[in-house]
Amino acid sequence: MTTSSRQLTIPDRTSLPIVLDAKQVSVVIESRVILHDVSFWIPKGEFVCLCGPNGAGKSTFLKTVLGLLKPTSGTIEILGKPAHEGRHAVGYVPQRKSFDRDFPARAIDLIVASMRGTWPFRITDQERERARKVLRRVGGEPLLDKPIAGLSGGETQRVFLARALVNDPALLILDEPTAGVDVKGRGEFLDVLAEVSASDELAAILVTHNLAAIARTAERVVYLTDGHLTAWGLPHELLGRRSFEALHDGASARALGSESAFPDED
Ligand SMILES: Nc1ncnc2c1ncn2[C@@H]1O[C@H](COP(=O)(O)OP(=O)(O)OP(=O)(O)O)[C@@H](O)[C@H]1O
Repeated sequence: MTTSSRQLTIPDRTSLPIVLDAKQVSVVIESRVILHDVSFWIPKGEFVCLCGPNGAGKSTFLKTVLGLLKPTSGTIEILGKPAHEGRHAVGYVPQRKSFDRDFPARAIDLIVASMRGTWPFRITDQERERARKVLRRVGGEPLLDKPIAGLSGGETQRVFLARALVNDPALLILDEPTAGVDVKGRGEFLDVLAEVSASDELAAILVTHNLAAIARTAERVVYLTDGHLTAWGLPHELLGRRSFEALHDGASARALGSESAFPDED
């Protein structure tokens, strides 16, 4: 472990392979600087919560990791390759609101489409088994043949998580996956994310404002303010040890319902 200039604990670069390496990433859109010189890295197996007020640049950063947006300066590498070449190593869970819930597909169709890279008109027994296995991993096996249109928010996000995991990514990206999901579904989805976080293989970036999500999943927190990285350290260093410990072993319903973990947010 090493410490940053603000005495927060950042990960060692030498003991584990680096899955995501962002070096001085700046993004300028229409002459406006959206990200300023953002640098941090994620070693294998580490679960990072990316936090910050609305408009801080979190989604913009995710877009650069997904190769959808090119940094104006700086670089993003995934397993040592430029982001657009490392895309196959990334699984992505979008915000629930970004998905058309009337889309006429079953859970299995979405998962097999992700496996193949094309829409499946016929599904083999082998593909069905692989889809079932990944849904089981996220506690969603009974959803296999259900139409997406009829699923609850929490169920939909399980299917999307299964879809993101099916190709065994090295890096999982989740953009506010529990926003718009009811308190029960949110709690259940956090149980699954806490298991993902416990994996030593999978690195992850979870964008969230939710205190319970941070307390239960984060091994490290990166905080952006107005496009600048303003803090990067262990969860208790950013949240305060007492509130972190109070939440860690059993997030209260109030915390699950809370949208913001930090005092400067809504
Ligand atoms: N394509 C774009 N054109 C112009 N401005 C943009 C574009 N994309 C993002 N921005 C601006 O960049 C800033 C950062 O946006 P971004 O969506 O990355 O923030 P965020 O931290 O994800 O916010 P939120 O928590 O509200 O989702 C905002 O002020 C936004 O209006």
